[in-house]
Amino acid sequence: MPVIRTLSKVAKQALLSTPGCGCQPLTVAVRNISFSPRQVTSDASFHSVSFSETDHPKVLITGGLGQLGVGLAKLLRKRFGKNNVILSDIRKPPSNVFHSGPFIYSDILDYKNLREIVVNNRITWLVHYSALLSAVGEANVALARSVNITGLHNILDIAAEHGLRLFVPSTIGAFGPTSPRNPTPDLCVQRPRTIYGVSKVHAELMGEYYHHRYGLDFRCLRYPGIISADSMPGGGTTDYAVQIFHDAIKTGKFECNLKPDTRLPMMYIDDCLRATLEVMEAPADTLSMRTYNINAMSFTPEELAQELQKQMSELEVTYEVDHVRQAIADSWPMNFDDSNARKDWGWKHDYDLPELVQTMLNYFGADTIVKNQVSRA
Ligand SMILES: NC(=O)c1ccc[n+]([C@@H]2O[C@H](COP(=O)([O-])OP(=O)(O)OC[C@H]3O[C@@H](n4cnc5c(N)ncnc54)[C@H](O)[C@@H]3O)[C@@H](O)[C@H]2O)c1
Ligand SMILES: C[C@@H](O)[C@H](N)C(=O)O
Repeated sequence: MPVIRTLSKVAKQALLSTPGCGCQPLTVAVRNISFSPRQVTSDASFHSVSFSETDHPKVLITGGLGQLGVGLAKLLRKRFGKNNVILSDIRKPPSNVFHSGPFIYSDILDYKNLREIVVNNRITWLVHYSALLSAVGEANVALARSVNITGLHNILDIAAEHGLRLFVPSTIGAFGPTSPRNPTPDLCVQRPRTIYGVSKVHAELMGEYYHHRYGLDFRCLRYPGIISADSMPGGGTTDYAVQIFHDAIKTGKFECNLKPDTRLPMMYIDDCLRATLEVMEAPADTLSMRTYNINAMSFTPEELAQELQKQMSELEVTYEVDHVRQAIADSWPMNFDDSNARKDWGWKHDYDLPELVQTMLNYFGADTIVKNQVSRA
């Protein structure tokens, strides 16, 4: 681990060269050969040297063209101004996204390019969304390891060096078959069996370590499966809960790749994005932890189908189980205990299952649904 080796060497040098014995916490420019120790307060509420609470943050979102990034950029731009939120990815943005605000190419595996973006744009908040999700990760472990672990190291170093407030999402996938599953608390055994889960536990622990060791303002939420209407999921185990809406509306049929009684925690995207903004804005002294579970609802494919069938009585759902996804789902939490988030920074979800289904159907347009049902009849 060259990064860790460099860190410990630089930290040792810094401790030795600090007058008065190293009783003050230090932050160091972790990648630089020359280093610049900074004094930070011992409550670890450290954030950017260039960001004052009265300014708007200057935000960079990595992996921003996935299911969540575009929606988050929209929310943050509403709050902080269009030009204060830069979306980035390695893919070409669709023209509506390209014209909706700043977009930049950024491969998180390219450390120098990342640093250049942060410096040139005076970034103060970094939202790190790039990742390979659970099912895609199992299909390409080497790439998942590289993006989810090596990429994270770049992000952590850049954030520590430039005093950024850093958000990294974790997931229900950070738990495994030996974790308590119903409900799963914040602190318990975490032995996931996917490269995705392993990389997310690694991210949680590294972020918390950098927070305690270097004062990095690291914030992390474990998201449940996220359901959205205007963006498609990127290859996860919970994707069925989005796909069912598209297939129901287009064809009136849905083939589910999980068993009917597979219970997983889920959340509507608006709740997820709002939680992200809320935890990023929470005063540091309200955060008793740096990694929180958040939750909204928990349901099975059968329960979701029944809720949809209340409005689309002709919807036919069949089951063709994908064994890789089923094994993953069977090792994940069934219910998520998010009481610490509710207590510490006032987390509260708005959408339960009925509101979720109604909102998704409204998005696709009640007219289309009725027309499709009639034309199939
Ligand atoms: N969507 C969910 O249900 C969910 C649930 C829990 C946690 N999360 C987490 O939230 C984050 C965002 O999730 P999402 O659903 O939008 O993911 P997604 O798979 O839809 O998007 C990920 C994005 O990362 C980009 N990417 C891949 N390699 C990259 C690289 N080398 N450099 C830069 N970008 C790269 C991809 O192009 C893609 O646009 C992820 O970290 C994910 O683990 C998502
Ligand atoms: C749960 C989450 O991390 C993602 N939707 C996945 O299924 O992989």
